[in-house]
This record gives sequence, structure tokens and C-alpha cells, in this order.
Amino acid sequence: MEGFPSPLESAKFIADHSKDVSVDEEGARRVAESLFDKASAVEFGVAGWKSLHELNPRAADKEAVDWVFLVDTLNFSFWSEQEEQKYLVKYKDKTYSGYWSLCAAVNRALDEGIPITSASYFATMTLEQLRHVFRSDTEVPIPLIEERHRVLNESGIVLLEKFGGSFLTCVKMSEKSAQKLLHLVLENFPSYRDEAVFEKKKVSFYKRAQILVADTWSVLEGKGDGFFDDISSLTIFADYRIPQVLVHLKAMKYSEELMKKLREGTIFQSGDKEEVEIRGCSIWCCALICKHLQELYQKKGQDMREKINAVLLDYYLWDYARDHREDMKDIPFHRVRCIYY
Ligand SMILES: Nc1nc2c(c(CN[C@H]3C=C[C@H](O)[C@@H]3O)cn2[C@@H]2O[C@H](COP(=O)(O)O)[C@@H](O)[C@H]2O)c(=O)[nH]1
Repeated sequence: MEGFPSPLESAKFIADHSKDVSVDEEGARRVAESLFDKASAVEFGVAGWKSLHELNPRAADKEAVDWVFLVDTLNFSFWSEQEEQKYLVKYKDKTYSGYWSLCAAVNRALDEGIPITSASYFATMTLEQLRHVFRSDTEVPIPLIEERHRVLNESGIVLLEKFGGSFLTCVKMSEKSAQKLLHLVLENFPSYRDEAVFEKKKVSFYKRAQILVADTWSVLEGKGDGFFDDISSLTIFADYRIPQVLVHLKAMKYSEELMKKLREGTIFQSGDKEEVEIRGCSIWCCALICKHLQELYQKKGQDMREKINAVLLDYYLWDYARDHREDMKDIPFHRVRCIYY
């Protein structure tokens, strides 16, 4: 377990030393208050993962877990340089963009009889086969197709060699601990090691590794192999949408200088100071929102520890960001081309 910094401790350290990004404690409290009534709704809970999203698997079996593993191995970098020139995938008479275009392409392949979620297939899948699976319904191809091919082959080989070809084997080895599953993923799948150095200290975000654990919990509906007694120990998943929505909701702020760079469409590199501050402050800001939400429920004498956690808050905020694209158009998202988010 050594050698992998805690994303929550990393987030606190980053927030305490951040120059261009700040967490607004009052703003975080106001967001918690605005979520108070929503948090007890059914769709805020783990069942929302399926009921709100038609492309997610309906089942809670080995194949559904393998679907989650494949999707979360490729769950990165869907943003396009020009908003109007996007990678899109048409599936069952609907057109999907961004993350959902990935899911649509995967489901389209499965319908065509391509066993894309089987490790024995994607371990040796060729780049040409992958291009076919992720073919676009516009002129714009899916970003980073070569990197996707590399991480897929790499992950497939590890699944075959160490886990009998299925991520469910890895899940069972975690003995119902989210942290143990997180570390099994980090130890065995290099492409999930989402880390940086900040103020000479190694820090982590583990966005894809944590969302893989969370989506496994969700697809198994928090039951059986999908029950984790420490699911609340995960943080939110530091992608490029959560920071955008936190700034929009005034729980987080950017300096004028950083806002100018973002508005100009600056492309940052993984590990740049600005990127690390944006991602670390987002994780810390959501930890505060969760804390405030728990306190509000406690004041009401309701114990919501099983109902409110960073995973469910993240899912809610991410879906909110998708549904409020128009309202958020003046808040730029940070642009990094990488395999981590
Ligand atoms: N923090 C966080 N980041 C998430 C997700 C998801 C998909 N999970 C959903 C699926 C089922 C569940 O119900 C979840 O709602 C994708 N992403 C990231 O967003 C970015 C894509 O954005 P856009 O270009 O707008 O599609 C990209 O970095 C991708 O890695 C999430 O949940 N949380």
C-alpha cells in the first residue's frame, strides 16, 4: 500500500498552498444547503447510476463489471478544440458526445458482435480494429486513439495474466474494501497512476482508479461483491467538468491571471502548477461540501452517512454540469490532453 499518496491528503496540501485557485468555504456551505433537499431523493443514491443513464448496463453481473472496466480504462479526454467540431457517435437513433460517445461506441460494438469488453479480445486488439469500434459520425475522430490502443492492450494483458481475464476477480480480492481495490488497481494497471509533483511533494488524484471503484460499486448496486464498507473514503473524480461547475456555483475561484489563460484556451501539460491546483482544490472543495451536508443532516437528526458521500456528490455535480452547459458557457474548463481524465 506504500508509495501511493492519498488523494484527500494531497488535495488538502494543494489547497493550502494554491496560488491561482481558492476554495470558498462560504460558497461550499451554500452549495451544501442547495443540495440538502436533493440529497435524500432516490436518484441521488446509487440507483441513479442506472435509472438516469440509458447507456449504462442494466445487469449486475460479471459482464457488467467488465463493461465498467473497459469504459473506465478509456474514460479520458473527450473535449474538442472547437466546440462545433466534435467527435460524435450515433447509437439507436440518438447522437452522443463526450463521455457518452465512448459508451455509445462500446454498446454499438457489442451489438455488432465485437467482444470489446473481453480481455482476451482487447489485450491483442489492433489499432485498426479500435479505429473501427470508435469510428466517428462526424469528421472529428476520437482524441488520443493511439494512447487508447496502448492502455487497452496493456490492461487486457494484465487482466489475463493476473486476474483470470475479469476485473470481477480483482473486485473479489479487495475483500469489500474500496481502498484495497483502489490499491490493487494502482499496483497492477500503470495507466491509472494519476499523480504529480507539487511544491516538491508527490501528490495524487487517481481519477480513473477511483471512478472505476465507484462505477463498480454502482453497477453492482452496492450489493454482494459490490458492497464496500469504506466507499465513503473515496474522493470526487478530478476531471475537467467538476472544476467548471464548482466555479459556476461559486464554491471555488480562479485568479484573474488563470481565468485569462483558460479563456484563451491555453493547453496545459499534465502536472502543470495550474492544473494541479485546479484538480486538488476541486477535490478539497467537494470534501467540504460533503462535510457541510452531513452536518446539516445531523442537525436534523438524520444519519445520512450511508447516503451522502463524495461519489454520489460527484455523480450529481457531473450530471448537473452536463445538463447546464448553456448556463456554464462563460466558465472555461482547463484543457489537458492526457490519459488520466
Ligand atoms: N468527475 C467525473 N468525471 C466524469 C464522470 C464521467 C462519467 N460517469 C457517469 C457515468 C455514469 C455515472 O452516472 C456518471 O455520471 C466521465 N467523467 C469525465 O468527464 C469528462 C468528460 O466530460 P464531457 O466532455 O462533458 O463528456 C472526462 O474527463 C471524463 O473522464 C463522472 O461521473 N464524474
